[in-house]
Amino acid sequence: MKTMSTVSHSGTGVRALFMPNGMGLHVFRPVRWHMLLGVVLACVGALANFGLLTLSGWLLAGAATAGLAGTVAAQSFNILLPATAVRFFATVRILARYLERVSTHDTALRLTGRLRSWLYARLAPLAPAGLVSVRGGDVLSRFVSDTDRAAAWYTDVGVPCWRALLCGLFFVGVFLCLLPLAAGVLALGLGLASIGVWALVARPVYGLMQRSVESHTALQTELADTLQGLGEWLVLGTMARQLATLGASQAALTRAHRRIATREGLAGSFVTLLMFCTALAILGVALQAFHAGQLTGPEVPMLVLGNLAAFDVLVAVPGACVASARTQLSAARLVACGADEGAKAASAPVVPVAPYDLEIHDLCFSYPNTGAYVLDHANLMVRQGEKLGIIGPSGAGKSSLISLLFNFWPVQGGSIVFGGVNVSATDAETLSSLISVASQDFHLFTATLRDNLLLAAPQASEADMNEALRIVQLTSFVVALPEGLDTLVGNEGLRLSGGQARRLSIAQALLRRTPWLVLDEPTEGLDDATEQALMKALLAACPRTTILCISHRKSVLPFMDRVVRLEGGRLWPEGEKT
Ligand SMILES: Nc1ncnc2c1ncn2[C@@H]1O[C@H](COP(=O)(O)OP(=O)(O)OP(=O)(O)O)[C@@H](O)[C@H]1O
Repeated sequence: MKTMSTVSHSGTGVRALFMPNGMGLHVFRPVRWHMLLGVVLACVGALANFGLLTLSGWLLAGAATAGLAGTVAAQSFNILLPATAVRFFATVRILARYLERVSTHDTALRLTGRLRSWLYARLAPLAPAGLVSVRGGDVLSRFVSDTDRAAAWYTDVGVPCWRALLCGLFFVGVFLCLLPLAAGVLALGLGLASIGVWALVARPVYGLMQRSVESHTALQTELADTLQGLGEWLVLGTMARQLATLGASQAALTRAHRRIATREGLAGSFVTLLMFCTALAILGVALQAFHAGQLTGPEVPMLVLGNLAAFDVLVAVPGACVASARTQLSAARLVACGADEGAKAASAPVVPVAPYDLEIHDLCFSYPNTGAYVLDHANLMVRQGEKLGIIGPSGAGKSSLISLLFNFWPVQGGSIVFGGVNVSATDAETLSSLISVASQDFHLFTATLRDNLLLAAPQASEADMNEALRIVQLTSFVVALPEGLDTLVGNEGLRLSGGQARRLSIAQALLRRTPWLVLDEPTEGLDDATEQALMKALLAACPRTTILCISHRKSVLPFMDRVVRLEGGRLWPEGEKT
């Protein structure tokens, strides 16, 4: 059985700065040209900045030198061309930076969308067996935060690192043309800064980030649990303890963030320090070259300012290293949600055919890691159109039997054949188009009565909905509501009584008009008169539908053609001894 596994330590490396570990390239391939455009724009912005600073330095120094040399020299100094070039670079820098922001954020949003679809495709086949041991908050955290962080790899890691590498090489090349020694100093400065950033941030931050992501997930999970069970925490008087747990997760998260920020700040300061040291060294070698006649006066400030522009592309790298660690961890958490898409795609579901008879043969089943068999060589035959009651003590396995009908869990022995097809050869989607279930743990969405009904059967007309409500004895209740079907049911149906909510879930199942209808405790919480009226109306409305009715209430059973009892892992005709 596939499950959502925990994350293994994937480590970090230089490669991680240029592509996220473990994520299938197919996630990124469709947006590769958008990604490339962002990198190109980022490089254009950095080059324009370099051009602007170097040319400004040259222009100012050139104009000053010409001014000092006298009127003739000042008049012969051509200021128009370099001034136009300065304006050109300034405009290009503004435009490139603006377009880079728009383009990279657009690409990041596209990536987030693709990652969420990709994750959903991996998570959906896991439900419910593979997700049973996973807390809802953890799934939410992977779905929202981890996809966001993994997509931010492009804007926060990929673009700055590629820009630093490509532009860094280009700047050294330009310096090489002007003064090889200055190029050596610049290359040394950039190299030392990169190594320093690597040592100060890239390596140590991974462990800190791991703690931060764990604390963040713990906080999100605790928060989801707190909100879901708010009523219970209050009633049980354990709210203070729960709040203390939340506080501890928040404190751990803050601690981890503070340490990461300290490292990042330290690396940023180191880059700035090296930038000034390299600037001084370049000034020294440039002045020497000037005295030796290898450089003109205006070229000296040009090199110094060029050094500042060159280091500008490194300033974002400490942040990129932090983001890289964050991204790698999130990518690993996403990859850990591992359903085998290939295996699913390879075997297309077989579709059951009419008559939709059910044959359960020697079925053996136990939940993973429990050891105890819920079903032990159980047998059952149900013909299409039959009305079958299933009774049995609490915990006997009645609801489990319904889950197995949908192939939600792997069985240890025997078979379930529906419509001539072993359910393991088909999938839950195909089966649910033939079988509607009104289960005990149904979920009503925070929407109107109408929305909840249409969710089950989008094609249902107003008349269909009214008919379904009539069968489940909810007409008078809905008619009395000022907003009728457009009344909000509240969070998880809280504005409905337990019996009303259960009947609404039966109405949903009825609207789907499937050949099979499975009702798990359909009349629980109803008074006798309503129960009888509902069962009568239901049978009258569904003469040809197969109905499987699980119930503890004896009053429901006379409506069934026959009744079986689930006990000791087997199904017995009612009346026989186990
Ligand atoms: N996800 C699960 N993991 C492990 N054990 C489970 C799981 N779900 C149910 N069980 C166990 O399987 C057994 C059968 O549970 P099931 O819900 O099918 O019983 P039931 O007959 O429907 O009970 P009830 O009438 O109270 O609804 C129980 O002992 C239950 O504790």
